[in-house]
Amino acid sequence: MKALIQPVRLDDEKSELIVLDQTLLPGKVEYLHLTTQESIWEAIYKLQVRGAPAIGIAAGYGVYLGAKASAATTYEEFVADFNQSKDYLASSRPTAVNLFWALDRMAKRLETEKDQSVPELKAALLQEANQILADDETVCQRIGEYGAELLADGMTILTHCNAGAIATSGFGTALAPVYVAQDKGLTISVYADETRPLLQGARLTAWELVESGIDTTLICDNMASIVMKEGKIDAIFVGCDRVALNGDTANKIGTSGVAILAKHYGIPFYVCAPMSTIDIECKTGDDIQIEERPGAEITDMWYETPMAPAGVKTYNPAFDVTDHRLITGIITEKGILKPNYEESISNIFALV
Ligand SMILES: CSC[C@H]1O[C@H](OP(=O)(O)O)[C@H](O)[C@@H]1O
Repeated sequence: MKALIQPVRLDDEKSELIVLDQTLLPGKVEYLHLTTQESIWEAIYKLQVRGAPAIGIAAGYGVYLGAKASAATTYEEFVADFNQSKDYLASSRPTAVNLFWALDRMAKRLETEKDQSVPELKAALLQEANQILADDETVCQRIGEYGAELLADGMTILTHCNAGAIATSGFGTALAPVYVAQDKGLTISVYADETRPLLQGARLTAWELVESGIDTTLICDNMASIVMKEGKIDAIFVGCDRVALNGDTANKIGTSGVAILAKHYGIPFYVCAPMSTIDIECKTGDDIQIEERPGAEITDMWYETPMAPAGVKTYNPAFDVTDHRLITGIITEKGILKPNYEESISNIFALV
């Protein structure tokens, strides 16, 4: 399966993190060349780079670039500089666990290199950041292969937000099964929820799928019920930002509503989850912090004239939590997990 596009990569020679600016899609395919911690932080916060795995990859390279600039001459001084960059990048967005997973993975690598010189420490961090990217490519392909086992020629799926190539290393999670099925010669159609307020479904998923030649129908989020009721949807595939040990899953706002509708209409609902997005420290979804974003994303974007009266209050949670009892299966790189999720998730982590 070929990568549609690589949303995050490093130019180590120029000490630049090169990021596909997803806020400009689908109209413009442009890249940011980020050299400072501030610009990397901002790119994550503004969703110029977004999607749990892509955020993790960006964080790995971001903290490497921060450490690369260190003038430290001792391990202790270097670690202090590393931790300053790590803590700063960790403050960009709270929900996607991949951000913290990647930063912690980089810190753990540093701990194993205590006897190395500072140049060797920098080389080790670069290697680890590259490995985070490479691992995600393998993981997404495996999720695609397992997920494709659930698809048959002529099936139609619905998805919410964007958990595609540009949200990951280039292969996607929720869209990976569609890409694998396409490579196998199957015809799969997709209904994409536009996903207000930031329209990742309209701007990103529809763009990816149309670019890939997949039959795609864009709908408003409030149309998900009628397409399910009319029998148009055979299965639902979504991504995730943090999966708790019991299988409760945080994903883009609106996902839990789709899952409730799916249950009502008897449609299978799958979460595509790299193990890097499963947080076994979170016992249930109640332990997951939900990012709240500015109300202007609801009122001021996408419309020439104000779509709401000045002074109106807003509430803009960027994610919600889908109860594990609504999830038919969790598709991971180790296979398709079925309930009891606390048991099946514990098993795959014990296998690692
Ligand atoms: C494989 S991407 C996972 C997840 O991330 C997205 O959130 P955001 O666009 O805010 O970064 C969305 O919830 C995707 O499903």
